[in-house]
Amino acid sequence: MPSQTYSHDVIVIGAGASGLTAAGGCALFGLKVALVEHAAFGGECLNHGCVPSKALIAAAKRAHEGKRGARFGVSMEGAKVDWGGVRAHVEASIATIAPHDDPARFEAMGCEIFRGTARLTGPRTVEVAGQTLAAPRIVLALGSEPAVPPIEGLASLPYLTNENLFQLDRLPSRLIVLGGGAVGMEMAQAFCRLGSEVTLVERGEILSRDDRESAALAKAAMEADGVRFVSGTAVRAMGTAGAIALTLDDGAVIEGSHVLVATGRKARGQGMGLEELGMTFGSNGIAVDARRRTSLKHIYAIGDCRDGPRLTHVAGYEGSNVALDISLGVPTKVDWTALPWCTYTAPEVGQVGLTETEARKTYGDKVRIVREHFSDNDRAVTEGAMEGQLKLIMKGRKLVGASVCGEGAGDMLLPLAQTITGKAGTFALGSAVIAYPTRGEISKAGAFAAWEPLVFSAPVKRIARALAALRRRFG
Ligand SMILES: Cc1cc2nc3c(=O)[nH]c(=O)nc-3n(C[C@H](O)[C@H](O)[C@H](O)COP(=O)(O)OP(=O)(O)OC[C@H]3O[C@@H](n4cnc5c(N)ncnc54)[C@H](O)[C@@H]3O)c2cc1C
Ligand SMILES: NC(=O)c1ccc[n+]([C@@H]2O[C@H](COP(=O)([O-])OP(=O)(O)OC[C@H]3O[C@@H](n4cnc5c(N)ncnc54)[C@H](O)[C@@H]3O)[C@@H](O)[C@H]2O)c1
Repeated sequence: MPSQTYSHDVIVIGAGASGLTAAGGCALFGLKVALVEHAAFGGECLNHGCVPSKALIAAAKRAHEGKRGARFGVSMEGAKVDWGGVRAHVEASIATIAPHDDPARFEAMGCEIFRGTARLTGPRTVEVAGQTLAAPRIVLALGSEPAVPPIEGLASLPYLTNENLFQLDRLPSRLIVLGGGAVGMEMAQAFCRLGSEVTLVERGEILSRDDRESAALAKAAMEADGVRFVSGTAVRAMGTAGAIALTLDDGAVIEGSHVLVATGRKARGQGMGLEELGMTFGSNGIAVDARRRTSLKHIYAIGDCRDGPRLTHVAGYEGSNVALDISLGVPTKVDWTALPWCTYTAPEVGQVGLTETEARKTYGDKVRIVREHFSDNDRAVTEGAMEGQLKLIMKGRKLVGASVCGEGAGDMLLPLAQTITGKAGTFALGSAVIAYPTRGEISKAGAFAAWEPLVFSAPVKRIARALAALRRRFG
């Protein structure tokens, strides 16, 4: 296509975490960017995902404290949950963060915004609201939607997903949560703490991508809160609004007033002209290479719509990678060596790099595990939050992964990620001077434990004894 027929340098479709980062980055580098969105700016994370769910979890934490009775000499007697107030907090959190993702901010950066549903009409042309845009590079940042399993009768029931959960007009009295991934676990505990009777149904393992010891600790804490866990696959749903019965594959029947379907995500990208262009799809999303290029190399796919990890920080990382790739021609590949994620249950379940199981598959007997317990950390003791552990997964003294379960686990991941990538070493982490009392000391102690046998080894002791002997003799 001759250059004068291009309306833009790049067209970005989707204004969620991935698309906003890609579009903003390209615009800041001076490219002429078209940004297309047919719903609310901010996408899933801001409107139906991370932000409302974390706001709900914060309200649930307060409710839980209230219910626990007197602790540390302080009683919160008479604490009450007002669902209207909880929703107001959720909405205020979204509204406070929304300016960050506001169309005006991206216009100010230099993006031209188009409202409507985009469709590819050719390898370099996009149609939106009756207009045809053309660019030599296109970025698909389309996101994903709830994957609803084929459960007989479910479609005729008013079931919940993350897309309508945060608009409920009252707290569900008996909530069935289908799926024990991050969404199911976080929401099951939050609603239980807010006062719903909650049953979580999982067909396989809860938090299946996480360390088994961490997942077991989180499950035990949730059971202590009152969440009931049931193993099985839902096969049939019956009832009406407010009275729902799910039948599992073993015949068990679970009853509730509401059902939340949290059984994973389905990547978007169907029916917008990609198949007609011959684009290749993976098992759940557009197939991409390490630079996030699709089978049509001038079209990139980033964030939830491509096959791969689905997290906001991953969406942002891929958005900035393709902005560099497109704007400066720097081939920027993704690197998952120190990919972190955290599930915000109480206790939180954080992971970075390899789990023990993955490390053993790669490194076999060379894997060494160091555990540090939160109960040995003074800050955790003074705050009465002693459940949890840090598990460092090492090959020799090189950190290859870390699993943390405990209060503030997510905030502990940064130095561990830097240590895995080699930007710091376990010795640097283990010998750092850090503020007391903080949970950072747990990571420091774990990293130092890797060096302890060497630091206090026989040769080093011999040096110390020789020095002591000299000192006794000569002063
Ligand atoms: C309940 C919940 C909680 C979560 N919590 C966390 C968390 O704590 N931490 C974390 O890291 N991740 C979390 N996630 C995951 C995170 O929300 C997603 O990984 C992230 O938002 C994906 O961003 P994205 O840009 O790929 O997609 P999206 O944010 O979905 O953006 C895609 C955009 O594209 C638009 N679009 C699609 N097709 C078209 C079209 N044809 N034309 C025009 N526009 C189009 C959509 O309207 C949408 O706005 C959570 C997810 C859920 C469901
Ligand atoms: N804190 C976070 O970072 C966070 C929070 C929420 C969501 N997310 C992201 O959002 C995405 C979606 O999360 P999710 O929890 O919906 O998906 P998921 O894939 O993590 O978990 C879905 C679970 O549902 C189970 N399941 C599927 N069908 C079932 C059936 N018929 N009966 C019983 N169980 C069934 C699966 O075995 C699986 O364990 C994930 O990619 C996750 O990374 C992240």
